[in-house]
Amino acid sequence: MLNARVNEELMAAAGVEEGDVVLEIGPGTGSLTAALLAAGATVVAVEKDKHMATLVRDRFGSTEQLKVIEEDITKFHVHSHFLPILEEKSCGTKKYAKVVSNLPFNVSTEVVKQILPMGDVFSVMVLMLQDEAALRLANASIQTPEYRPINVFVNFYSGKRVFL
Ligand SMILES: C[S@@+](CC[C@H](N)C(=O)[O-])C[C@H]1O[C@@H](n2cnc3c(N)ncnc32)[C@H](O)[C@@H]1O
Repeated sequence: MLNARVNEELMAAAGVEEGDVVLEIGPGTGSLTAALLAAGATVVAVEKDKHMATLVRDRFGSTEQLKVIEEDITKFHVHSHFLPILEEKSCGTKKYAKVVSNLPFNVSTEVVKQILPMGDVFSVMVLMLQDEAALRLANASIQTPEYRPINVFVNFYSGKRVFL
């Protein structure tokens, strides 16, 4: 479970504010979800595990501010879920959603590949990753032996920042 300070740091990095629409991947017991809801965001939480999804639904009860979707994020059709919500919230001007997540380690590269190109839906993506994964994805440069196609991809699609 994340502590409150880390949740606040994730939300501050994403500039989460009232009225935002946020994709949270793997809410677990819902500690980050609680902080996002308290900040006034509408949260779409995608949770693969049936029991954790039920736990989060039970924890927050029925509220328009939270939609828990029991699905594997790597199979989740982001556009069909987010575009209607964003349209509803946009009031005539284009609105973008944000991704804020303490990401399950095993899907980090896949999620980056899946979501980074969605600049039509998301304006910012803040992911908590293990140090090793964060540095591998964001800090490898063309001068280092660790430089891989995923780094070209990340450099192309983002202005990345690593907070340690
Ligand atoms: C790192 S924890 C998240 C902890 C949570 N943010 C918290 O503060 O307590 C991982 C969560 O991601 C979920 N998860 C793992 N793989 C997933 C996937 N492919 N799609 C969606 N959720 C996934 C797990 O079931 C678990 O609840």
